[in-house]
Amino acid sequence: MENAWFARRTYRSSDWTVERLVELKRRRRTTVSLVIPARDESATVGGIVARVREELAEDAPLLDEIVVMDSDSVDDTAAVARAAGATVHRVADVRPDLGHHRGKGEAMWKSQFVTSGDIVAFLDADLVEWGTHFVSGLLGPLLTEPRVSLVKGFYDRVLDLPGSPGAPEGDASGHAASYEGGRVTELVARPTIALRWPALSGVVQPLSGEWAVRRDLFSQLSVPTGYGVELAVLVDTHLRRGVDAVAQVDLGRRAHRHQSLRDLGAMATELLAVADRRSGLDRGSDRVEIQQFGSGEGRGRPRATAVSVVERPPAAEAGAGAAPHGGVAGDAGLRGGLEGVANRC
Ligand SMILES: O=c1ccn([C@@H]2O[C@H](COP(=O)(O)OP(=O)(O)O[C@H]3O[C@H](CO)[C@@H](O)[C@H](O)[C@H]3O)[C@@H](O)[C@H]2O)c(=O)[nH]1
Ligand SMILES: O=C(O)[C@H](O)COP(=O)(O)O
Repeated sequence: MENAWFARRTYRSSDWTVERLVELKRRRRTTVSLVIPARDESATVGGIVARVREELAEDAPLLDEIVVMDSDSVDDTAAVARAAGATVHRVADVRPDLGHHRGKGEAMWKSQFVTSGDIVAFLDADLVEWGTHFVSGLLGPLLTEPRVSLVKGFYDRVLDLPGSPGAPEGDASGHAASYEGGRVTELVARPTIALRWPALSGVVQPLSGEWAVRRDLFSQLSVPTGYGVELAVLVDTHLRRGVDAVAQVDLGRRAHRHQSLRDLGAMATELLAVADRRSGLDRGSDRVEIQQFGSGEGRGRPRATAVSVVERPPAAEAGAGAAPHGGVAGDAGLRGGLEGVANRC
């Protein structure tokens, strides 16, 4: 069945040049913050920050700040990101009065208190195949369509695990990757959307970590502290502003570091908790215990994993600091970001 939303709201990153985006941004007096949540990403975060800084802040003034949210890293993520030109905040140090939770969603939620752009764009820190159009490409619909509030990136998802099937191409060593990536997307997110919110079934990558949102919307949303953040923001945007508030942009092909199947089981649990809550099925608990089982020597041995399904209330309700151009955001946000970029020029 043809999806009318898909036809109306699907774009390609090549629909806008960076120069055109800079002009649109200037005319609309819009500011843009890039936020990169990162936990133990010292291997990749430096290269990612350096490239976006060079191409989207120095060569073209598209980003007003580049902020890395250091999410309880135990490696050199913060130092590497700072050296590459980002403003770095330790998530636990941002608004300590609000407490601290572990997780990606917590890093994104707290980023609202230390940034000030009218548009907030997110980029994962573990990318190994990507381009700066993963950021610039998200901005076109937001700068041209007033009704659009959330833009999701989509791409072919590479699964680069030993022995993965259906290889589209191999490297010189004979090692081959396939387009079978996005296992939680295919097995949990897409079926859940089809069952509960079919209006969103034209979204190609509902869990993509590359997305951009208007601050005035994001600050009104509850935000799961873990991996449920993408599904929650997508569904809540649809429920609050209608499906045409969502757009998507083709970004080509993406490869990232994969998590183990058992870790993805925890992620899947977080997504199902998000879906339950938005379907009136809240269990009233912020913790779910899943049983997973060993294999080989440990076959059948149960291992309980506690999965946190905490959600943060809308940042707009969190008091001083949530305002886009005041409090903590004004002090450590835009200005800090520009200094971070300028210091390296
Ligand atoms: O506690 C955490 C965990 C992860 N991250 C960062 O979040 C990004 C994505 O995390 P990752 O573990 O690589 O997630 P994926 O397995 O890639 O999960 C996919 O699916 C998730 C669930 O929707 C999305 O949040 C991800 O962006 C998307 O890439 C990376 O920069 C991480 O460093 C944090 O900041 N804090
Ligand atoms: O988006 C997803 O479905 C998860 O991040 C898993 O992705 P992967 O199967 O490519 O590791």
